[in-house]
Amino acid sequence: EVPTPPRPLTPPQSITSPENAAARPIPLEDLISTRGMLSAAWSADGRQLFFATNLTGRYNIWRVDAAGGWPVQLTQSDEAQRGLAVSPDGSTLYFQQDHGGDEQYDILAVPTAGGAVRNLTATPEVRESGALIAPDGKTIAISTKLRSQGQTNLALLDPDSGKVRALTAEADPQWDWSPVAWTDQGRTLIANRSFTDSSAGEVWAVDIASGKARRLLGAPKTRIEASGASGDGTVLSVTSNAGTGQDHAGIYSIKDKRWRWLAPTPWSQEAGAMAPDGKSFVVTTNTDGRTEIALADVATLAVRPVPLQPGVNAPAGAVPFSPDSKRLLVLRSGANAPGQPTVIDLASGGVAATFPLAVASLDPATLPGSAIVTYPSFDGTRISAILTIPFNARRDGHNPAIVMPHGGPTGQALDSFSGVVAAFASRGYFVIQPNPRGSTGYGQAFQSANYQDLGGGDLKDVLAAKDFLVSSGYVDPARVGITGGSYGGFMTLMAIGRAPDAFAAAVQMFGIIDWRTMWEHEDAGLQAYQKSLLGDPATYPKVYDATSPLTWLKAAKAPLLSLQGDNDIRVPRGQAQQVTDALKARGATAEVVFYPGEGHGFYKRENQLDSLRRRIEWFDRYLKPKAQ
Ligand SMILES: CSCC[C@H](NC=O)C(=O)N[C@@H](Cc1ccccc1)C(=O)O
Repeated sequence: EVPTPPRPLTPPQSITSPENAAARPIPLEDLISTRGMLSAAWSADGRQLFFATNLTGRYNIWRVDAAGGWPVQLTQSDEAQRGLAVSPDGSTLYFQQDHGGDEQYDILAVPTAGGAVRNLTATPEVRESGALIAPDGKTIAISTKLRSQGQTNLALLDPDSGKVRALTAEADPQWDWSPVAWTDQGRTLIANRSFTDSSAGEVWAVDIASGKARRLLGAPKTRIEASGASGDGTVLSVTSNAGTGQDHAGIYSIKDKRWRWLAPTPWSQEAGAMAPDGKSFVVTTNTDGRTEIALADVATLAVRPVPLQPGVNAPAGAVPFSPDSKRLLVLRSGANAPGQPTVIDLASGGVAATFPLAVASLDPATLPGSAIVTYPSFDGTRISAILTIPFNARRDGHNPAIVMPHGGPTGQALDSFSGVVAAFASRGYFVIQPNPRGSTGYGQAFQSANYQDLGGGDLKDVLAAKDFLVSSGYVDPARVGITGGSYGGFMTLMAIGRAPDAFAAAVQMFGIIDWRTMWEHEDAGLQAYQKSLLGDPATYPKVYDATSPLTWLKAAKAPLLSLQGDNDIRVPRGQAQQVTDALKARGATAEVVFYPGEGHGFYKRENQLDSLRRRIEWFDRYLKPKAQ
């Protein structure tokens, strides 16, 4: 049994479908027209907010009065825009943008008052991201990654000339640098150096004049990550899994080399940004897939919760504090509450403004709710899952269900709003999103428990999710489908190959069929990540065979739909073609749809709608009884 935070098992019979006379299938158009948000930033005077949101069906940048009001569009592009940062004088907004989802980001600039967009980098072979502007506004710290290399480095970008000066020269493709905070009036840059699978990390201080980097914090196989610094550079807000294997938040004083930790919790606790006045920092606690925000006082470490409805509440943007440190921008969401940027007045804890992104028909009263459930897996390990329960279901063992494994594998299903889940659950499907071994949020031992065993123990944890659903008395074991994206697509493929009788239909989105062809064609950064999960292909050929769905697919029976972006650099399009060809050659039912101008995930509204419609039609066809 792999140790995880203590929590009770959920009796499957305790699951209950509520009655609701107003329940109805939520129109897919309403779900897809409900906007998302990729990034946010405060204006320099704290009077306005900038959001990267898809009001038009494209993720562009909008400016809105921070007290509320009608937004004004600042940029117009077919490409998704994110990573917003405002210059200290308030005149310029910097952001990042790629080309059709290829993740080769450039840094661009637009006047905050409106005007022409300038591409500062325009480098197809280099990814520039994570702009962090120096206090004088004359330099921008960025992360840079060559297309041909796995590692990410630190660099300085001159916003006027577009010239880039390298700050680090990382030699190991499994390590990535990212800027965290400017200190000492811009003389020092605090930066993180993180291992690709987030199992280890160090904090460094880089002297800008000399380029010399000094390691402040680090220990073997330990994750230590800074998230903010006081302006004078004396204290850092830090997250570490040192000692406990579980992330916990604290303060590190650089001068006296002294740690101070917040009260321990069995759950993952993460330090966030420090307020501009240096007096407090954000702390997010992730309790079994639900997140709460609190403010921690730097002097006393007293923690004050930010009062929000339970669900997934997260600080929004790299700097969620208003410049006067008096307000906090958060993104609040829950299974039946679509994501909503909300400004919190920190003195009163009250809501100062909200910015509804959802179509009004998405009424929490008629959106299916969720429960966090915990069940035992094959070896007794406790596995948690987000279960979304349709209204008005009868406990007669006839209902359809969908198992939805998440991506990563170092990721976690959270109890936030998902248009895809709401679409299925409002159409009568029980939807379960398990957090199998390998997921984040349950401690390092659990996160590492699928090393060189991808699609082994973690797949058994996913199969146990189906057993849990069936034991509730609601679900027909012959009417269960499986669908997921990326590593969730990999799990989908592994499931239909290794457990051919478990699922009656499958939809995999940009999933992995063969770790060897992945190695040959994926981006070098993802190659480094793959190595952290499986080791090197030349050294571990048997591991590569055993963990590739291609090895198991001969047994697959479930009809399979594959959906794939043309420009995906993580899971290249060849994977979807390979699985479809392999199944078709055996006479099995397999279809594939490719989306041009999309990468690892679908960002254009028409593709989001098309892919959701196809997923629903596929499962309705194979899992729901034919009309008589
Ligand atoms: C190097 S960043 C981490 C990779 C990221 N995982 C997030 O938790 C990711 O993109 N994973 C893919 C699947 C994948 C795994 C290994 C190699 C290539 C792709 C995903 O699930 O999104």
